Amino acid sequence: MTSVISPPRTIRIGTRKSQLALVQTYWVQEQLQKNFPGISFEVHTMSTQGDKILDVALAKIGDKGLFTKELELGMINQEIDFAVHSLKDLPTRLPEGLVLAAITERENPADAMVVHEKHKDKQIDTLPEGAVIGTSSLRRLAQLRHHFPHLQFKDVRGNLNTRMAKLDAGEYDALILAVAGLERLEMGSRIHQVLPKEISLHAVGQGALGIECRADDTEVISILKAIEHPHTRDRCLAERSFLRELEGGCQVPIGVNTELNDNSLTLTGIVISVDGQKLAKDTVTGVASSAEQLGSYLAQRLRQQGAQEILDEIFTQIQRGS
Ligand SMILES: NCc1[nH]cc(CCC(=O)O)c1CC(=O)O
Repeated sequence: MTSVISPPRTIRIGTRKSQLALVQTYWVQEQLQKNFPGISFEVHTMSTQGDKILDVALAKIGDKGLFTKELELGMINQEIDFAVHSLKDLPTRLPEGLVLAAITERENPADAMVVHEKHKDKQIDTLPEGAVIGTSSLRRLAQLRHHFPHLQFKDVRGNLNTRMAKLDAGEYDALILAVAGLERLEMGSRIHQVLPKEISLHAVGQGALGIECRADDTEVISILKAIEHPHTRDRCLAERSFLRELEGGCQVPIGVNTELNDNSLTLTGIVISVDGQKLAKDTVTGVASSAEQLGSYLAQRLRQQGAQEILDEIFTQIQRGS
């Protein structure tokens, strides 16, 4: 009797080299290894454009796949089998031949304020006039300017340790960062205030991981489904559909919030001008099974409230390099 046993497959995981990307990828590897002890999962690191260009404000270079393109080429060229991304860095339209196979359980998606020691008795609404807030996100900048026009804003780049060092050296009075990134890098103790959704709506997909693979790799797709978190997926699909419909990337002032109770999904979205003066904001509710329709419906409603004009103005400003 002959038995045909196919050799155990080695699955290659692609990731950026940043500390956060590695922590996230090793977590995915560990979860998969627990579920599939017979398969070996190997981590392959790659540097992306976003890791190389460190001295230009993100808003000016745009973000269309800045952190994902090299990994996507790696999948198309069969060098890696899937890639782990911070979902918020993954464009809403994927290249031909690739799919978003799974979305993992989300950390707290909110933004957080980290402060210089001298402000340890302050909150965002009690910081003194002219306090310098570090952020490289137009979304955070615009929403904070709207609520706190007396604060100043300054771009900040570099990895989390670099940013914290600049804050502690007094270059900034406070930084606004994702709760999720701080928690994952074990800097949660530095979170001074979690910003409520009334002040800052978070980025689409913030706090969740998105796993992308080749559309025709049914084996990898079914393996990845084991670590999908359906509750997070429903919320994030609504958020991504909202953003896709507005044709915005991560670096446009678009924020969201989602709540999912039983089968009822509530999605709030904002489109806001960079000066914080003009905004369109609304909330819609529907069934979770129609998450994507809900997202595009909210986008249409915001368009009726002037969202497109706000976005067009921003694209012109960015192109002019102002
Ligand atoms: N754009 C950078 C980025 N991509 C993912 C995270 C944090 C983790 C997450 O939001 O999932 C961050 C840093 C930040 O926004 O503070």
